[in-house]
Amino acid sequence: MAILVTGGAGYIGSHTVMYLREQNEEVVVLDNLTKGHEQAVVDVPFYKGDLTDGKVIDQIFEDHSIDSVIHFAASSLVGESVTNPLEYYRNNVAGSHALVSKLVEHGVKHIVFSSTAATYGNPERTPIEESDVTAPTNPYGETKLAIEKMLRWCDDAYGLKSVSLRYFNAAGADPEGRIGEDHDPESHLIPIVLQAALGQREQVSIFGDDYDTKDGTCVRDYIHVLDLAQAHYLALKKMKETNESGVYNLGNGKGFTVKEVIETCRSVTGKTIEAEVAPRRAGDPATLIASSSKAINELGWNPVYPELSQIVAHAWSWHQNNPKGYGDNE
Ligand SMILES: NC(=O)c1ccc[n+]([C@@H]2O[C@H](COP(=O)([O-])OP(=O)(O)OC[C@H]3O[C@@H](n4cnc5c(N)ncnc54)[C@H](O)[C@@H]3O)[C@@H](O)[C@H]2O)c1
Ligand SMILES: O=c1ccn([C@@H]2O[C@H](COP(=O)(O)OP(=O)(O)O[C@H]3O[C@H](CO)[C@@H](O)[C@H](O)[C@H]3O)[C@@H](O)[C@H]2O)c(=O)[nH]1
Repeated sequence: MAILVTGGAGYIGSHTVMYLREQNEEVVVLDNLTKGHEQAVVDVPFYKGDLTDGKVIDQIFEDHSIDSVIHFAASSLVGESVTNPLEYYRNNVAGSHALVSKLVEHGVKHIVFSSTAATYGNPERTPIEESDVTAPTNPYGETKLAIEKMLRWCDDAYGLKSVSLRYFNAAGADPEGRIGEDHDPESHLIPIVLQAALGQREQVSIFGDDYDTKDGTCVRDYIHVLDLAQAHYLALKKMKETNESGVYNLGNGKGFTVKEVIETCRSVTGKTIEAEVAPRRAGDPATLIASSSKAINELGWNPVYPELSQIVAHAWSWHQNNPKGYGDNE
């Protein structure tokens, strides 16, 4: 039986596919390549297509015995979602609706869904637990929460079991350097700071230094992309064993300010990195830090690379060796 991975040519998807292959799982990837890279999909059948393309999805089910799905494909940028909410409702909500309709039609019973810390909004307390209030401060988080809720109703109605994994900030790269993060344009903090270290940018803009945090800049919980991959594998396995749906946070439980991240990048790379304070970015909560006790206790999740310096070092190695990302190989 095979796992269908949507968005498997993207950053987190490609690392998860690689991890699943290392566990000897059979995997098939569906990705429309709006953001992903075909070179990131190694050693598995790849279908170029959209979540809404029922014909491609039917073809995948004809060609392979799919019994479960990991659904990464989405638009996922906080700032962009504030300026273009309709695109987020189209691609995330309508796209997931189309996909899940097809999965129900084909009798799939298990799906793991990429949710996000952005479902919480400005949390009432940290570390955040799964039962805490969800009140997104941006359309991106709203669309992810809507999909989580849709999946819960699909469990009741069709017996489609789902696990929503609310990741905090994914970062790092395959320690062996085979794949890494390549977004164009890049908007995530760590790769941007590393591009500055490579001399590809003159400086880093710090989006706001007047938040209620220890140095005024936003606090995030950075989690290694391969530790996320491990969690998907464990979540799927557990769901198949217990036939129960669930929601889990995935983070390291430690928060770093934007300034601390830049400082860590300076120390890992040994480079001078210029930074300048800029206005706040719309939609950003001040602080997001996970409690991942539930994933650790119930899934047996055991992050292998919890240190920020290690996460940055793996990302740095990828960016140094692939300064143009996958563009080097195109
Ligand atoms: N990066 C993070 O820190 C983070 C944190 C929390 C949650 N997430 C979620 O994890 C998932 C993966 O994030 P990522 O950082 O790897 O993003 P990414 O953009 O690198 O990957 C998403 C992939 O999905 C594909 N895609 C998008 N829309 C599609 C569609 N309609 N049909 C087919 N393919 C489509 C893109 O081409 C891309 O390859 C997303 O759902 C995102 O919301 C990411
Ligand atoms: O040039 C930059 C880029 C980012 N930031 C700040 O750095 C922090 C992290 O930003 P970024 O790396 O863009 O991640 P987030 O906006 O926190 O969102 C990521 O993490 C979320 C979970 O917390 C996911 O849901 C999203 O998909 C993913 O993009 C934020 O405070 C940003 O304002 C800057 O100050 N300057």
